[in-house]
Amino acid sequence: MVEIDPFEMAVKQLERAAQFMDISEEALEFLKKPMRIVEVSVPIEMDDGSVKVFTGFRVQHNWARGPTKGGIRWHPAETLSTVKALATWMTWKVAVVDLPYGGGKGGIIVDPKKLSDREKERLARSYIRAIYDVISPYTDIPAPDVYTNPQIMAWMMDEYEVISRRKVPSFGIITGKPPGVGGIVARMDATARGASYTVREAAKALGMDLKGKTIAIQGYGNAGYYMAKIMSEEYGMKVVAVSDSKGGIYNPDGLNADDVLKWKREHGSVKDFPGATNITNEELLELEVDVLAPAAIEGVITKDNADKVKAKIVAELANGPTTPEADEILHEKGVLIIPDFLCNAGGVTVSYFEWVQNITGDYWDTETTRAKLDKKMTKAFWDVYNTHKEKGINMRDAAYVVAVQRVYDAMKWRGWVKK
Ligand SMILES: NC(=O)C1=CN([C@@H]2O[C@H](COP(=O)(O)OP(=O)(O)OC[C@H]3O[C@@H](n4cnc5c(N)ncnc54)[C@H](OP(=O)(O)O)[C@@H]3O)[C@@H](O)[C@H]2O)C=CC1
Ligand SMILES: O=C(O)CCC(=O)C(=O)O
Repeated sequence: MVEIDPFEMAVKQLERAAQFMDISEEALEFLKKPMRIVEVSVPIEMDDGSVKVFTGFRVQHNWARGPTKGGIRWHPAETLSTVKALATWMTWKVAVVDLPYGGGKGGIIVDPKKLSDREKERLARSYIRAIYDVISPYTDIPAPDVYTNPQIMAWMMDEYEVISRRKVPSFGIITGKPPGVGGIVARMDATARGASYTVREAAKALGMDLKGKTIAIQGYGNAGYYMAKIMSEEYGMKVVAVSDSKGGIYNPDGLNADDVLKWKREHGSVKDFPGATNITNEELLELEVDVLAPAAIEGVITKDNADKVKAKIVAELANGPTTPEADEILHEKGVLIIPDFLCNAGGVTVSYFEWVQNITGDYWDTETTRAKLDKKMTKAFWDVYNTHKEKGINMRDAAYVVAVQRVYDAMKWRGWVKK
């Protein structure tokens, strides 16, 4: 699905945005490379008594603005290039919402659907033992991402405590934990909720009333399911299509988010949901809808299908769903893209709130957390949108200009680059 290597794509996006900024060549070269790349062997005992060794990564792209932060993915198609790209995008993500963090990401090449719960726990613990020396509540703070979840975060946090022999502030080693072991209730739907605020603001910018408008969502995991639920229940939008790795479903009269989730849990996929027509993931992207929300994997909107996208707003909940060639095509068609590292920054923003609570011991209620998230996301949206209008550049370039400038300034203050 991905047309170009993900890390090449991340570098290409940076180089392109640099044309619209006054940034030195030395700073640009610095930003094109992660500051630290760790590759580890992650051995575990399988339930049948055999030992399997998985390959894991942790990449810390840039820590000029603070400790690195970013999720851990467990995916059979994980590559070092993907993790490097995702760590780079994290640097821009935390900068665009102005969090005191740098960007990082981790991954293990594994198909978690083939592991038992006991094997998953051993894998989580073994990975923490392998990367222990490069993480801490004050240097690099992981979190969930594709195919990892609060339970896995809890095992990882527990292993960290076992090794460090400390209770405080070990909660702050990882975010996205279950509530009750230092987690924050508002993290579960934070990525989608943050995205919903950016869609709300984008609709304002376009003079569009979201009520009754249609949305198609690719991916029905954490980001996709909550996006369906929030946009239908809180904004009155009609969710006409959703999908997962096995395929998608379409119903022009709208789908109920919870009924689809129940069906997926019982049948292993959204496919064959009663009353809906099965469609492919490719068809979903080309539907006649007002908002399209890719919320699964990278590289799905390419030069081959961008021209067929009919949505007025593309809300990128997934990281890297649109290739640079597709970007230009969408921009020329007048589609308003809410770029990934802006659109999906709600997850890491609430992770930041969780970490602040863990290291200060001051815990807030859900309403307070959501109000703070709304403020952060709304400001970030308008910082980017206004840059897009003022400079006459597309939304992705504008998001880069805002974020890269903040990281560049921090690098200059630290004396890492002279100009
Ligand atoms: N969760 C978070 O806080 C954040 C997530 N993101 C990004 O959002 C995206 C989704 O993450 P998240 O929801 O957490 O992940 P989950 O693991 O919860 O869900 C992933 C979803 O994507 C589907 N999927 C996997 N491969 C494909 C494919 N080839 N085609 C279509 N669908 C596919 C999965 O299908 P199936 O159910 O069949 O396995 C699943 O429904 C990722 O790009 C992630 O990096 C970004 C910021 C924060
Ligand atoms: O919650 C976090 O710290 C990071 C989430 C993440 O990996 C992402 O935003 O892509």
